[in-house]
Amino acid sequence: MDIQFERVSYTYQMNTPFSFQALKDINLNIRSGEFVAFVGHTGSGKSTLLQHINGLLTPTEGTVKVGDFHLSKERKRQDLKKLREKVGVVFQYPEHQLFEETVKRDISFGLKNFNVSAEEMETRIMEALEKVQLNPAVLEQSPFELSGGQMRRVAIAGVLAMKPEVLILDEPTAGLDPKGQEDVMEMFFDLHKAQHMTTILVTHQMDQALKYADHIFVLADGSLLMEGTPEHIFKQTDLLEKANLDMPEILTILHQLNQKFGIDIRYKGQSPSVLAKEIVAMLREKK
Ligand SMILES: Nc1ncnc2c1ncn2[C@@H]1O[C@H](COP(=O)(O)OP(=O)(O)OP(=O)(O)O)[C@@H](O)[C@H]1O
Repeated sequence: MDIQFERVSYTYQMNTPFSFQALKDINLNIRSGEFVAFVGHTGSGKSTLLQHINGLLTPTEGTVKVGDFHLSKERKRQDLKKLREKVGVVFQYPEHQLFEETVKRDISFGLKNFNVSAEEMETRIMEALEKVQLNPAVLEQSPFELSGGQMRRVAIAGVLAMKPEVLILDEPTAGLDPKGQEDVMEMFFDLHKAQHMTTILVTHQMDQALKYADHIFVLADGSLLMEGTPEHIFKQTDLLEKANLDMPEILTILHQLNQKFGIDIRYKGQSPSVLAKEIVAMLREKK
């Protein structure tokens, strides 16, 4: 399913003294099967934008097209169940949404809203468990007996069990240690490769965007500041500055990359575009 935003704006609490325009005239395209990343400083509108893709929010201006679904203020009242079945969202700290007595019941919770036979349900649960690399022995355990990392995998399994065509990941590695972050990102990347699932990652970590995404969108104050391949984004350092990613931050990223991926690029006064090329080449090699 291709995704298009056509002149999309969104204002919270429209027509009240508290109204706030969180998205401003956004135009973008995400092609079916792509891995894209949204980066931007806090409050730039990333979460607001994501919530338009599964119809949690409807644009106050413009149209969001997700496959055959067209969402606009003129078409507010439509059945979004089919859309939500196709667009899975892993929210921030998804483990906070676990509440059932057993892992199995938690994974199957979302499926119960969709007409899935008991047999199909079992198959989907086992497949989802395998995708998140959890042992079937956990199925009858309470999710609250598991580690934080395992709980997150259970929550993710619940989303994958729906077999979404589009997977939205809102800061999926928040709060995990560096090893846990890498494991989770590699898991999503493998799933993306194996199933050609459109994957939309929201992250504060530019290194993740650079490593995994085919295409990066940079948001600033509700507007799309720039977009392009990782190579392209890294060359636009003047624009990156506006997105609060300036040279010191690029150097911080470099440091993180050195530490996390053993990428050894030293800053020796090379220009940002040379630096960018070196970083991207190294990341590609590792991928
Ligand atoms: N319910 C709401 N009512 C009014 N304003 C809101 C509401 N939700 C978000 N906002 C505002 O909209 C802007 C964009 O918020 P959003 O959560 O989309 O940003 P974000 O880029 O996802 O931030 P973060 O990285 O911190 O999650 C922010 O200024 C925020 O304060």
